[in-house]
Amino acid sequence: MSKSTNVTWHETSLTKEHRRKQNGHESTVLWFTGLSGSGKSTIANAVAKELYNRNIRSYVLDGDNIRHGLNKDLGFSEEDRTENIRRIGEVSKLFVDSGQFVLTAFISPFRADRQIVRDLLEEGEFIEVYIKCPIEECEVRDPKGLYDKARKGIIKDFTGIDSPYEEPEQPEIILESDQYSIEECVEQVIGYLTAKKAI
Ligand SMILES: Nc1ncnc2c1ncn2[C@@H]1O[C@H](COP(=O)(O)OS(=O)(=O)O)[C@@H](OP(=O)(O)O)[C@H]1O
Ligand SMILES: Nc1ncnc2c1ncn2[C@@H]1O[C@H](COP(=O)(O)OP(=O)(O)O)[C@@H](O)[C@H]1O
Repeated sequence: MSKSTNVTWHETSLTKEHRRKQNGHESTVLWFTGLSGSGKSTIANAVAKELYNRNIRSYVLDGDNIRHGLNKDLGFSEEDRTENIRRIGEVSKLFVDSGQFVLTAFISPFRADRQIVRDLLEEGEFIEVYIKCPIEECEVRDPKGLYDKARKGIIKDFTGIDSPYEEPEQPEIILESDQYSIEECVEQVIGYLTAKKAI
């Protein structure tokens, strides 16, 4: 039984629609997923900057601000990754409710975990952005030196080496970060949001 069985949901008089109207734009999750080094953080932050320049409210959640705080009790076992994504999904839903775009940059390697987040949200509110980049290219980039450590066995359960990554089957957006520049990837995301009349 859930520990919150006796907790009552508090209805608020101000709704998501009020907040969206005040902001003058929609609110959705842009869920970036991909291997370490594929470019999730770089592209998510570049998209957020472009949104800011257009006076659109957004916030980036990534490992640095979540795994050092809210999720600092979690490691990289399958169970912990699932809990990591579950909590980030719940936080993302709050951001959508607040009328803002939220850009999440987590490996989120398991399809089922990403589906749980999609199911938490309403139709159209979960935009899965797959940063598709061959592991060979991620290994060359190795911005944090982690692939090198994983190959040497210093880090265990590293995604793509000795822990799986399940590719999205029908992501809303695919960004091939080994084929297109950061700017071109940003344009692709902004183009999608514009076409959907979200901005
Ligand atoms: N074992 C292992 N596997 C994968 N990644 C590892 C691991 N250990 C540490 N790191 C660093 O943690 C970042 C991934 O954290 P995430 O919260 O995105 O992972 S997950 O979604 O829960 O799988 C990841 O950051 P990114 O490079 O930004 O993806 C790594 O820097
Ligand atoms: N087209 C591109 N898109 C994103 N990152 C790129 C691209 N080309 C090169 N890079 C580089 O690849 C690295 C990606 O690192 P990062 O954004 O931290 O990835 P992740 O968050 O997926 O681990 C950065 O050093 C970035 O400058």
